[in-house]
Amino acid sequence: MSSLEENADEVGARSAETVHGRPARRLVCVSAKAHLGIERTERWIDGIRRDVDPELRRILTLLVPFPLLGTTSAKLGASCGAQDLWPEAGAYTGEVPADMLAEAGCHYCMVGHSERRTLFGEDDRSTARKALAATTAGITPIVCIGEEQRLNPVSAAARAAEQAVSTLESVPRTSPVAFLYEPRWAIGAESGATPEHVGTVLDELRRVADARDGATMLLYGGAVFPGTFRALRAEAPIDGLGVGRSGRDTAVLRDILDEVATCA
Ligand SMILES: O=C[C@H](O)COP(=O)(O)O
Repeated sequence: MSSLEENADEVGARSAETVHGRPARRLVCVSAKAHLGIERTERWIDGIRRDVDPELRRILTLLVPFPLLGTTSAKLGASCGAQDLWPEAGAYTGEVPADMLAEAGCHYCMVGHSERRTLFGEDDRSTARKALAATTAGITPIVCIGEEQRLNPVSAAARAAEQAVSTLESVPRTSPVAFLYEPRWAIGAESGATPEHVGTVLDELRRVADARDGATMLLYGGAVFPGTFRALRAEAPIDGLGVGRSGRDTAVLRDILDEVATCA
């Protein structure tokens, strides 16, 4: 049995659930944001195929802009996702509804990213609505939560739990959900939240998640580099990572994936 399968079993045993027909397991999502055009995305995916073995790619999902979903899904041979959605189909010029993403082969969709909240006026309410739309379409929402300004760990945990509860009030209790705890102050920073801080927040989120029947994955994002997962895993009930800058260097991404897949 590979270490990846052992990890899958371990996480699966805890949640006793499956996501997209496979045991709930470790997950690393890399958001390309709006950094890469079509050609650069293709080169990036070629680099991932070259540098990251297929077994490790099983825990990877790339979150790409809408026009790149088809290319990513066809070329990567792994799950892919979107960075946002619109909750319903209809007269919503410029938006892309959840059902259409599902048709396009999307497995995951990020909702409520800090940049959506800051730049586009989204909040916990619109995020919960989008999470519900994703689950209704059979897409696992990656729900971004976390404090805006630096807080002490206990206050940060209370804020994250409040956001998680507001999402879970909308989402059916059996649907798989991933929470990406990504404090705004850590995004793009030189260093992220400490293991003790993340441990306090994720322990609280795990308590919220334990009241559900569906698989609930807990991820951390914000200044993620090689070494981050191992350090966090020692202190927090963490299942994976949300990665920004580091994911665009395929050798660094391979090291992160290897660490997440093999760390007990
Ligand atoms: O979605 C990804 C994040 O916003 C974190 O980016 P970062 O790892 O470059 O800080």
